[in-house]
Amino acid sequence: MFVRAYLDTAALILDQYHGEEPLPSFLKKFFAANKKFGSRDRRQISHLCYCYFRLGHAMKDTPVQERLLVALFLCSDVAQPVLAQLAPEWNALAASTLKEKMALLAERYPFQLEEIFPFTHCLSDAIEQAPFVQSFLVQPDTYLRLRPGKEKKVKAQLNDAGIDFYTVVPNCIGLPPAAKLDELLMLNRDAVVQDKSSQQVLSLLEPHFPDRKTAFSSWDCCAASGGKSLLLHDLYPNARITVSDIRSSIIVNLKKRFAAAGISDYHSFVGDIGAPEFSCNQSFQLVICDAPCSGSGTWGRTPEQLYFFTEEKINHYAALQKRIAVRAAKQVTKGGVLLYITCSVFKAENEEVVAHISQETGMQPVGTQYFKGYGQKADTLFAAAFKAL
Ligand SMILES: C[S@@+](CC[C@H](N)C(=O)[O-])C[C@H]1O[C@@H](n2cnc3c(N)ncnc32)[C@H](O)[C@@H]1O
Repeated sequence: MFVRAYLDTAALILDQYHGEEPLPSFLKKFFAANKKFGSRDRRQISHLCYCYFRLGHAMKDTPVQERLLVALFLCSDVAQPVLAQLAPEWNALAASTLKEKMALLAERYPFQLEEIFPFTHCLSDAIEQAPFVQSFLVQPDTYLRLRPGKEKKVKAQLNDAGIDFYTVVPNCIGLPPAAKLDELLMLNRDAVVQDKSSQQVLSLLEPHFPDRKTAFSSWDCCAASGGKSLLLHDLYPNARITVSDIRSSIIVNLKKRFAAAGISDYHSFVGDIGAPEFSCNQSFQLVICDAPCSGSGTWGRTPEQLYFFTEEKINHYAALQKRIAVRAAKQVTKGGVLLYITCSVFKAENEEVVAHISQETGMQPVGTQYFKGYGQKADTLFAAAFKAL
């Protein structure tokens, strides 16, 4: 297929896609309905679409095909077939620094990198603006958490399959994003796909639960498919786990995942923690509240969300988070811990929710931390631990 056709097809997709569903599922449906594209074509066209969204809110008025080429140039560090044919002078500079590339573009496209992310005034003071904004131009890596006792086995399987990886810490490895892992590994049983920042987030529990063998009760009240509780189980095998979520479908996924992981002794229920009528007659030594959020710390993986995001959504999430977190805090036993988590970089979803929790419950934060993944091909998460006195 000619590269011009790649550009035309990407432009067609971008014309039809308005962000209502995740980009991967839209692309899947598009290619299922348009069978003429081979796997190489699909890869190239999808890559172009992703690059387009990585440019965020910059150059939004530029014609789509021109914007696609600029985006591809800025997001590439090696030569690209599309650039080779359509912009050879840029292709020759694919490995140049971002500064050099921007200098080259300046005459024809006088935009600033800050325009990629127009919400910097909402960022937490802890986030360094320039590196954070520039991180959108780089696709994050995939990370695996190797489950206890499975480290050697998984690394050997990857080596045997010729898949390159690097070790972050002994039980965390990073891989290029395209690696096909589900066909190779026993996912969830031996290794869990989990971002490296997400793998660190329960470290705030260490001062409160110093003995890994301690038995304590925990409730993951926004569990989704259970990533945090799976991690909790591996760190604290004697934790008595309860999980819940507002969506019954995701609890079905959680059950399958826990079964694959060999976890059978847990309780689960479906519940809307934000509803006034929510009631729970149990209390827990640990409540994990991994709240619904903008996801702005993970938009490097889903740049279409950056592109379609509007600022008023921050207030919507902050209000929801305050309601859920205050309700969740009520279920913590005296001396127990509430761990509030988001994958957001916005002050209103993090520091301001922490202040609200303190004000409404009297609980004080005993540890807060950003787990910064920007500039390291990973996500950024926020966590705050509160102790119930
Ligand atoms: C950030 S995700 C949780 C991710 C999960 N802890 C993990 O590690 O994979 C937030 C979850 O909160 C759930 N949620 C949203 N509103 C809720 C509510 N009112 N009550 C309970 N769960 C809610 C969503 O369905 C979503 O699965």
